[in-house]
Amino acid sequence: MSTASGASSRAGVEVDVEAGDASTYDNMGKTKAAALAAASPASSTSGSSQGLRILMKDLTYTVPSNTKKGEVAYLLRDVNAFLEPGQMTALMGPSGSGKTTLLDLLAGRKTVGKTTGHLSFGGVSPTKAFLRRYTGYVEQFDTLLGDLTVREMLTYTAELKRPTSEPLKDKRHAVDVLLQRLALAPCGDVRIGDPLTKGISGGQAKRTNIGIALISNPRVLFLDEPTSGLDSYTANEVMKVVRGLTSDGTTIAATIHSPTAATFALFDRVMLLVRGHLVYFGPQGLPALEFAASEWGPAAAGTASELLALHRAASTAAPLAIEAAGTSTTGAAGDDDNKAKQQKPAASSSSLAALAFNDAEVLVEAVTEADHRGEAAALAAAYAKSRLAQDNARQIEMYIAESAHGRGGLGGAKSSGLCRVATALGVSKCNSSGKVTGTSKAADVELGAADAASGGGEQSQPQQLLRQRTSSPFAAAASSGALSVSEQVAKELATRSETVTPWYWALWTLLKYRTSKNYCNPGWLGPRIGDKLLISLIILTLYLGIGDNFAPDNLINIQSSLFMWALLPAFGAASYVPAIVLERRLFVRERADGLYRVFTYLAAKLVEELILSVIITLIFSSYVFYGVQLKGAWVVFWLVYFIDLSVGIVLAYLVAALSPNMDVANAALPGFVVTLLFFAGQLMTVDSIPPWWQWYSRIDPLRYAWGALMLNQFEDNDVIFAGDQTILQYYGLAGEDKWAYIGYLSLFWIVFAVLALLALTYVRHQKR
Ligand SMILES: Nc1ncnc2c1ncn2[C@@H]1O[C@H](COP(=O)(O)OP(=O)(O)OP(=O)(O)O)[C@@H](O)[C@H]1O
Repeated sequence: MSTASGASSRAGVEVDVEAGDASTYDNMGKTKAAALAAASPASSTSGSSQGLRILMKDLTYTVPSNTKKGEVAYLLRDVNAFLEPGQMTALMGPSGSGKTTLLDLLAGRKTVGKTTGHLSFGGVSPTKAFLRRYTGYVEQFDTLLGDLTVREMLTYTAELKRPTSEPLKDKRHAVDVLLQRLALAPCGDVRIGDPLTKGISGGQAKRTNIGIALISNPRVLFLDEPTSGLDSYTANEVMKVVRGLTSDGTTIAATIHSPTAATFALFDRVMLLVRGHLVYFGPQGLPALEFAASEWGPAAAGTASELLALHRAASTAAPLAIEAAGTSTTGAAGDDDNKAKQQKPAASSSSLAALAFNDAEVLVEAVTEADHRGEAAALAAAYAKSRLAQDNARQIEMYIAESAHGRGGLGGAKSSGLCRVATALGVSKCNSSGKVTGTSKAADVELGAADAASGGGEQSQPQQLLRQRTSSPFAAAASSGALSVSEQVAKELATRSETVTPWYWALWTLLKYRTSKNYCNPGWLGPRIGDKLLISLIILTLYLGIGDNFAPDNLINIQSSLFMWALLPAFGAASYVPAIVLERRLFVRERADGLYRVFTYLAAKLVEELILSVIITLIFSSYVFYGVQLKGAWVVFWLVYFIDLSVGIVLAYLVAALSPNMDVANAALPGFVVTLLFFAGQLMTVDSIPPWWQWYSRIDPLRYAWGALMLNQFEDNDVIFAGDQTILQYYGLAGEDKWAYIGYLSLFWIVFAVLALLALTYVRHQKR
């Protein structure tokens, strides 16, 4: 295990504060860079990634206000920032400041609202397909499959998110590496569980979610509160794993509330938001505090100034602290602040105070207090006027110009796109004709950018520090990045396919991991089999042996037994609703991650249900048909039951997809089924239904299911039933064709399945 980055970087901070000039920032940069390098695991899960520069210029996001009718609420205002490949940026601010909103916007996960301004990935406006396939997003809440073990969950995701050409054993190896890195190996084979059946712990679930995002080795990684619910040691360990990805150039942005000092030290930059305003974008740590104290104005910077003074006072014992901290640099990588303190009994209380100083807390506290005083806009204005903001703005302009340059004056569209992407990535150079001529270090690009921006003149201190810190781990990766890597990126940016794997692969994977578990799960099987078993046994025993008795007083019994048989699947459809409603969060997340298409998901669900339905309908229809001694063909009796059940399943999916929650679905489905009873032709004959309701009778699937069963039973035994009418005449079925009825019934399956597909695709219950 490597060095305790938090402790050693604290020492570096103290020296810088004491010295208080530009070189101290450089020292700090070096110290921190060394700590980061030490803290970073060697590489990502497999192979090398290549990050993309994300540019935001005047990025503004509005939604219809839920407090003032008819007005819009500005959730983000004129955000100007950039996320560099190989760097980790913290999105911070008080609760409700817009951190998650910004993360969602960058990751293309906003479903409502209006966005204006510039947002590009690698110089290109990102498509949904690109964001799904090549970025990772760790949500705040857990979206896991409770029946799978941690290892299975990661392998399942690997099979859906990594190329099909990669052998399964390599995917398994990548999963093993991740399990080790995320300290999940001890619980790798533990079932994840759900709120009712305890499985892994909350912290393990959080790490599994992070593993899911990491398994595809994404170019860009977004994390929403990745450390919430974790103890400080685990939080730091997890963030070190995440930090390790920057060595491959991955671009990382994470919202984070209250990181420990050690965790905060792992970040390169901070974006501080208050009420949707950007109030600071620059290096993390002391430079941010110095900025706050000097630029936010006396009132707004009150907290920061006070705490900065406190920090300076605490730093008077800096040399002692450094000495003490130096002894800890050989400690374990996971040492948190407490451990660091325990290892320094000789340090004075003031040096301990300095070591415990948490820049992140101070910053957030300062802006929260300012926000409470109603000074959010004042902070934003102060930042906008600052040298740092102007440096940042120039840098953004320069990056945008670089992208445009890459696009201009090129011979062919392909080389144009390639050059544009390669330039924007900061890994390649283009000649005047727009051809990619070679590779350059990201650091070179950034230094060049800064020089160009300032005309080679002076820069703000935070900007200078950034030059020191510029993606050193990534620079190595970038310098070795061949042209082919950029070609690959250009291809990815142009992708139109929203999934990595083809539909048949995804279908097979869903069946392999999910269906195999469901088929062994009594909680899943019970509701699907139990009601049909019970009612089929009741029909069997209640109508035992009456099916071949065509005496007038028995005909009513036969037709009602057939009606109940046709009705059973419609009521039983309720058991298929939870499969869609309760899984919605997981489905939305997996879709947003580009794991499969809606069609594939629905197809997998249907295959899973239909295989089981074939088996149970064969069994139940056999003993009912022969036990009741019905007439006609058994195969028709079974086929009608099977198709009827299948219609019930897709109807349940449609209702579930349209319902925002279980309560609505539970009310809607039985309500709809009851309306079908009235118009099926059994409670009231079809001829008696008033003309204004005839249309509904024609689109009632029950009418065709029961009609086909009646025709099968009576077409060769159409005996007198009422007056001089035969039973088929009485019910308006004389002369009808049972196969046509089976065909109509099948049409309902097709219509409901298509409507369910459309509803799953376009009806959004999760608005964000
Ligand atoms: N329709 C709306 N009208 C007005 N305000 C809204 C609307 N939708 C969201 N908001 C506000 O936008 C803000 C942004 O929320 P967001 O979840 O991005 O904040 P956050 O910084 O991530 O908070 P937390 O740290 O608590 O997760 C919140 O203050 C929320 O109340």
